[in-house]
Amino acid sequence: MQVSRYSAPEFDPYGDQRPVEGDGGWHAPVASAPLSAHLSLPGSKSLTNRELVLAALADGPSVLHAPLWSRDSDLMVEGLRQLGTRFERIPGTGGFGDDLRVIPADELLGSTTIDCGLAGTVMRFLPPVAALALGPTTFDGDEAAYRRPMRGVIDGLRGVGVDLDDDGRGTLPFTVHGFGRVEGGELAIDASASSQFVSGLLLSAPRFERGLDLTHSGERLPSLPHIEMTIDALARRGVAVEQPAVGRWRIAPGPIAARDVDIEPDLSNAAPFLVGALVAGGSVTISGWPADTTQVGAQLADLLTRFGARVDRDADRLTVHAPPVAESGGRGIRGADLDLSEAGELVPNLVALAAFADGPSEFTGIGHIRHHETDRLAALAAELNGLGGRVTELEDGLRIEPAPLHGGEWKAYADHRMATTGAIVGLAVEGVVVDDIGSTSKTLPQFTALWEQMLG
Ligand SMILES: O=C(O)C1=C[C@@H](OP(=O)(O)O)[C@@H](O)[C@H](O)C1
Ligand SMILES: C=C(OP(=O)(O)O)C(=O)O
Repeated sequence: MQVSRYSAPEFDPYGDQRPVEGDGGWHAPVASAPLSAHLSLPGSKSLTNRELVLAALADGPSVLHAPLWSRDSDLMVEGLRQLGTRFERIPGTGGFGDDLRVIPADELLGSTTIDCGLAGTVMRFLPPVAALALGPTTFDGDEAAYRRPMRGVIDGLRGVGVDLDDDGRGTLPFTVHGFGRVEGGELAIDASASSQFVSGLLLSAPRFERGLDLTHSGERLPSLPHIEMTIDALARRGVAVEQPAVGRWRIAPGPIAARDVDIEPDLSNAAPFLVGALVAGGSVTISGWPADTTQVGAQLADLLTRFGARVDRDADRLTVHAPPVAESGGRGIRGADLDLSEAGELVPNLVALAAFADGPSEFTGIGHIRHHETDRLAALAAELNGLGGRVTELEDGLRIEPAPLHGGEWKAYADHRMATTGAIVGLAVEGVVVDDIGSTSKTLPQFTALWEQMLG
């Protein structure tokens, strides 16, 4: 059995909500009645980890209200702390742990090794920060992290004058030799494997001596909303990002403003619960849904409609209702053909939904999710087909044909979204056992507690 490596460095924000792990795996509960759940969710991983980096590079202290406390955010805090950033926990208002005051270092210092775990945001956002520090910083991570592409970061930093040691494979581990300054200037990188290459460079770019004029040289650029999120977070701290052409971003050197910021709930982590409403029947309401956001999870409102859901908004609540039961007695979920290149992180949970539709679905534009926590296209096909499903891998996507499913082991591959996908399947199929539900601590340590709350 594969169990994700995790020990919180100095915090224990989870209390008794730590996810259940054990040799026997987690027996996914079956929904015995239609759902009628109201839930609140912890903060967004993508917003928390951007704001942590920007706060650490800012011109004064910032407070993050209702940040995410999870493995990925702990790793980001710990990495920034090792470079000299100071953190103070202050009593929280969000219901999921403390708020956090971030006090930038007078001078960033390297001579350390940073553990990136399996966090894409840590491995792609922190090397440019380490380049601004004085002294060498080695970046390492989980075994699975060695398979995640880092070429855009390695070549990108070299291209703006940073000295870096690596073994030529274009992955972790590697060492950034920081000299306390980065020249910056014009740079072209291929970000078709991950938008995080672009986001990571943009976040530190205002501190580069010549700023940054960055061009994406590859054919495709995935996860555009995440780049928009980076640009928006910079703008709110007084940094203008010019976009003179598609795939080109320009940032002038200058200060990053200190700022107190409210972190929105993680809308991508709303996906398993909202999809759960369609699979189990009934409805699920998420409160704290922002009216205006850069989070890609906001697309769930439209995406789930494509599968037949009815979606209501009432003030800050979003409710997803299952479609009416079909004449055949089926769930009434429709199949959908979707280009999900913008929303790769939603794919695993949507594949579970498509498996219960009354017709086939095809998801395309998602070749890059082979480089997420695991090869998600291969993992989704293997796990669903292992339970009797009919999923075919395409070069850049998946075709999902509904088929009767049976129980069995569901492997998470240390991937939080594979784990939650197994939980969704288990809502409707007796005997699904997720081998590593603890992997949900990557972004949602409260997953099992919230899942039980959803089931009433
Ligand atoms: O910048 C971010 O916060 C993220 C960007 C996306 O990465 P990719 O562009 O590698 O898909 C997304 O899938 C990931 O979950 C979070
Ligand atoms: C791809 C994901 O994570 P990461 O930030 O590690 O890339 C994800 O959360 O789906």
